[in-house]
Amino acid sequence: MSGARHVDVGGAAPYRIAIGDGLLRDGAALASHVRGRHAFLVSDANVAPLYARDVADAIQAARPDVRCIVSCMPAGESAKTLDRFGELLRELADFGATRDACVFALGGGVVGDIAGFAAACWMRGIDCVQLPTTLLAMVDSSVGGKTAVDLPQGKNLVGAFHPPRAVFADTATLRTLPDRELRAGLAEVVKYGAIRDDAFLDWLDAHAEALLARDAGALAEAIARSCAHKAAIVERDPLEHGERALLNFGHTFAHAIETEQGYGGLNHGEAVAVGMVRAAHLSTQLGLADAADARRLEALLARFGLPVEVPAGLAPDALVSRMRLDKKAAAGRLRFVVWRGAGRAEVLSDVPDDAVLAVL
Ligand SMILES: NC(=O)c1ccc[n+]([C@@H]2O[C@H](COP(=O)([O-])OP(=O)(O)OC[C@H]3O[C@@H](n4cnc5c(N)ncnc54)[C@H](O)[C@@H]3O)[C@@H](O)[C@H]2O)c1
Ligand SMILES: O=C(O)C(=O)C[C@@H](O)[C@H](O)[C@H](O)COP(=O)(O)O
Ligand SMILES: [Zn+2]
Repeated sequence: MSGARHVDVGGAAPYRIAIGDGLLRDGAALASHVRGRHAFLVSDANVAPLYARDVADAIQAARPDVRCIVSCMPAGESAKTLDRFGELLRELADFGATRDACVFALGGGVVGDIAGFAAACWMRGIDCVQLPTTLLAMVDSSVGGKTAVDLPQGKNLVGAFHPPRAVFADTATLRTLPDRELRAGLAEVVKYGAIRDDAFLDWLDAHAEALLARDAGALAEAIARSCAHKAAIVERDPLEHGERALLNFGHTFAHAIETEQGYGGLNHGEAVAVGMVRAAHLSTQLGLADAADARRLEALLARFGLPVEVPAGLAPDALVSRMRLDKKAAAGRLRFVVWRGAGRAEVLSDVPDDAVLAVL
């Protein structure tokens, strides 16, 4: 447990992101965020058998006065539902969790989003500590306080902003992460380069093999740089009144695809890869950026083994209909995150449907 790196997220409710190997073994550090006597550890069917008992025991050993229980939910996007959210609230009630209870979200973005939402709602808001175990959760979902569940009609339609008290990204957990999920996380890493850091895209290209081979140094660097980008944005615009929308690059397309596939097709990172390439082509189509920029992004994502085409069988007009419930839409009009080339993203209103259909 040596050489942990830290990224601080400022703003009205500041917190620290710790990134390092073995952080989940530090029961005292985890337990220091429990103000009361209840620690509610949420995990999923893949992650819990690997890590939950050890984490709960570490918290318990550091704080014998705290009761720590483990709640294990089914794995995957299809479990990020209102029903499962209700189940978590009922478990909190049975546990007798008081307002000073702390929810620990141990898993990927699905666990982070739903456990964070339960923490946001239980007794109108209790503490939440994010313990991300996927690359995607380490670089994105554990940071910034967006929590949510999906509806059949659309992704993340019910949720709240509820920043965590702390984030512990234990990079040792990435050793058990399936390859497909590692690649999915790389899509959101690429996103930071695409929206605000051209040089980061070059770095990712140069370190692609090391990242895919799970080189510890390369992964820690990618996580720290990604978290620094996200922190810089969310501390200035925590509630997405402005620049935070840039973090949605590719997501209008991605969410439409995920919803249309019933949350059982592409995973979120894969859909974001497809979506970012569509957003880049849309920018070219609208005369905002060179086609070469889109080709460069596409090549990098393909190098990471990510899909770049809309899956066969999804009708373009059905996807555009799904986009009507995108949370960036306003006054009945869609808004897209487009770019003027690598590192220069912006939000654009009034994009004609024809232009969107053309890139689908
Ligand atoms: N709140 C935000 O700001 C934000 C940002 C990005 C994504 N998200 C959300 O995050 C979700 C996607 O998160 P994800 O990609 O982490 O998916 P996920 O949570 O479904 O995890 C992916 C898979 O990996 C398994 N897994 C997790 N950690 C593991 C480990 N260390 N070893 C072995 N298996 C492991 C999980 O059980 C699951 O099967 C989506 O719902 C997306 O909407 C939210
Ligand atoms: O933190 C943000 O802001 C993001 O947009 C990060 C996205 O990667 C993430 O997928 C987020 O959950 C999307 O939010 P939504 O508001 O479009 O549902
Ligand atoms: Zn995302």
